[in-house]
Amino acid sequence: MLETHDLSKTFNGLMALQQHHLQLQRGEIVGVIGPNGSGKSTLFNLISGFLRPSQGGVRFEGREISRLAPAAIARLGIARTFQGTRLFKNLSVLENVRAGAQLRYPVNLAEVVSGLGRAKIHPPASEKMAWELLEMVGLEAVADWPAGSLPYGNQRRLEIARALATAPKLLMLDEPAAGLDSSETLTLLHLIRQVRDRYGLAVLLIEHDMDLVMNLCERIQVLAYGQVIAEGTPAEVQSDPRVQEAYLGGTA
Ligand SMILES: Nc1ncnc2c1ncn2[C@@H]1O[C@H](COP(=O)(O)OP(=O)(O)OP(=O)(O)O)[C@@H](O)[C@H]1O
Repeated sequence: MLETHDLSKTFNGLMALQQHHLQLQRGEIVGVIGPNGSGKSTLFNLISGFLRPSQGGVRFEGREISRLAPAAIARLGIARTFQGTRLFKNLSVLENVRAGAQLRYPVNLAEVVSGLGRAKIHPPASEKMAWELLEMVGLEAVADWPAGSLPYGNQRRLEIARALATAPKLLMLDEPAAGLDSSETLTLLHLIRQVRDRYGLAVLLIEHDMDLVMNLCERIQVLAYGQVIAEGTPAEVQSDPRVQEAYLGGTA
C-alpha cells in the first residue's frame, strides 16, 4: 500500500535520508528506529507531505504522492500524529474527535467551533463514530472535559482517536510513547493492536521506547545517518551486530 523508492532528502549538503526503501502492506505494524538524527522525522515528513524529496518518491496505493500537499495526502487516507500533542486544548474531548474528521481539510479552530466556513462544507465526524472511537481509547467518561485538562497519557490516546476520525488507511505515529510511564505504554500497545485489528489499517511508527517497538511491531527498520542499516523481525534486528553498533553508547 505504501512504498518509498530511492527516497532521499538533503539539507544544505547534509544527507538526512539516503535512498530509502520501505514497503508497507495493509494490516502491518512496522516500526522505524534509529539513534537521534538518523532521519526518522525526515522520513515521516516526506511521507506526509511536509517535506519535498531531493530525489526518489513515495507511492501510496500505486499513486505517486511525494509532490502533493499534506492536506491532499491526508485526504488519500494517511493520518499522522506529531511529537507532543496538537489537540484543541479548550475544546472538549468529544469535540476534538469530531473535529478530527475535518483535519483532512484545511479548516481552522474558529471554523471548527462555529461550524461555518470550510467546516460547513466538510462536516465533523458523526457523533456515533466519535463515541465509538472514544470508547476504544477508553475516554468516554471524560468526553465533556476540555482536552487540555486530561493527563498527558490520555491526551496521547485522544490524539490517536482524533487521527482515526479521518478513517485513514495508514496511521503514522510519531513517538507515541514519549512521556508515558510503563503502564500507559502497555495500554497504548494494546490500543494500537486493537485499532489495527478493528480497522485493518497499516501502522507506521517512530519510537525510542524499545519495549514498545519490540513487543508491538511485526517488522522493524533501523536507520543510522540517514541510511537503512537493518530490517527484519524484532528478534532479527535485536541480534544484528550493525544495530548494536549503531546504538553503542546511544539511547537504546
Ligand atoms: N529542516 C532541517 N534543516 C536542516 N537540517 C535538518 C532539518 N531537519 C532535519 N535535519 C537534519 O537531518 C538529520 C536527520 O534528522 P531527523 O530529525 O530526521 O532525525 P531523527 O532520527 O528524527 O532524530 P530524533 O530521534 O532526534 O527525532 C539530522 O542531522 C538533522 O539535524
